[in-house]
Amino acid sequence: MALTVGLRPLTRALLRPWARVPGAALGRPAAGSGDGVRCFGSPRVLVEPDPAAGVAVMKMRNPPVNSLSLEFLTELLISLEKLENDKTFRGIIITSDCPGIFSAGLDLLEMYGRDPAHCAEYWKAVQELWLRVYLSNLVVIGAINGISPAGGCLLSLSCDYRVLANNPKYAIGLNETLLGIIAPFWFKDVLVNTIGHRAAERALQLGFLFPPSDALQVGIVDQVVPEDQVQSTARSVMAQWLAIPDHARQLTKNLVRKPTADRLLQQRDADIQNFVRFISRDSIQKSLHVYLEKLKQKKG
Ligand SMILES: CCCCCCCCC/C=C/C(=O)SCCNC(=O)CCNC(=O)[C@H](O)C(C)(C)COP(=O)(O)OP(=O)(O)OC[C@H]1O[C@@H](n2cnc3c(N)ncnc32)[C@H](O)[C@@H]1OP(=O)(O)O
Repeated sequence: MALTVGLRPLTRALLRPWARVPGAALGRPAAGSGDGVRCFGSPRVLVEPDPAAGVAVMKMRNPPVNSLSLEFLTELLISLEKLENDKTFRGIIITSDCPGIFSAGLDLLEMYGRDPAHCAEYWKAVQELWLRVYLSNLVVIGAINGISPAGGCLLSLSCDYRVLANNPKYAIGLNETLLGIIAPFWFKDVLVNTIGHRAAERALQLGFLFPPSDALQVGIVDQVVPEDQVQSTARSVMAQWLAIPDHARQLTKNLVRKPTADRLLQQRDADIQNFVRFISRDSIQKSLHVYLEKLKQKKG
């Protein structure tokens, strides 16, 4: 899939040969690679390759909460494209480098007080990340080591398999209604595909954030394990998925997922326009303002 996001100077800058991350510049070998294989990535995305296993661990590190800003989305897209184009890799594990937080979802500051052109560019990048992860030829496993609301949940749902750390704080779900906004149809589709229609209609309307035990029960994650076993479990699961011949698995994945992705692909521009119209409404901007204030007050 070609990278189609219209992210002008930012993308061009990021497409320069991969910036070595500070740890790697100091010669820090990738975890699990005794042969000194180096980490690489970009400022917000640390990639730890394990070429022998054909696996790369992609760590999100956009502190404090891994909110999916335009820059962060761009870096994630570039990392994914790079890994997809490198025949060394057959699978990736997506996880977080921010303690206790997988991803706080879409960056509210990209949607609040912004002009329509910015909102359109942002939404295009959100669509693009979803399509790329959801339709990836690689096996994508989510090692969910923190809370994962809204866009963070969408990212998790787009993986082929989800392992969640067993910590009651690590809730996961599409909580958009709690913010006074709505989950777009393609967020909804992915949730319905995962947990079924009835469970999804309740979860979406009530903005449920499922703690691990409930998340497992409803099927929004596939496995819940002690926090210190999330990465090793993701690795074991990956080995199981990689035991299947790539072409058969990829064609099957496409067969199952393409109809859902096509619903967006057939109306991407209209979806962007709907988003911009919706998010620009005074009432929605007001809801976002109230929610952001609540987040601030929680601190003080
Ligand atoms: C028709 C078409 C229809 C289309 C209709 C539109 C569709 C939109 C779909 C939207 C999808 C989404 O993902 S919307 C995003 C949903 N996300 C959320 O609700 C999560 C909100 N955040 C939280 O609950 C918490 O921050 C949480 C993640 C648990 C971490 O709590 P902590 O106590 O550790 O940290 P906090 O102090 O709260 O946060 C640290 C700082 O990060 C900021 N922050 C937190 N989450 C943020 C976020 N998502 N975006 C930006 N900034 C965020 C806080 O304001 C703080 O900023 P400072 O005070 O400056 O330090």
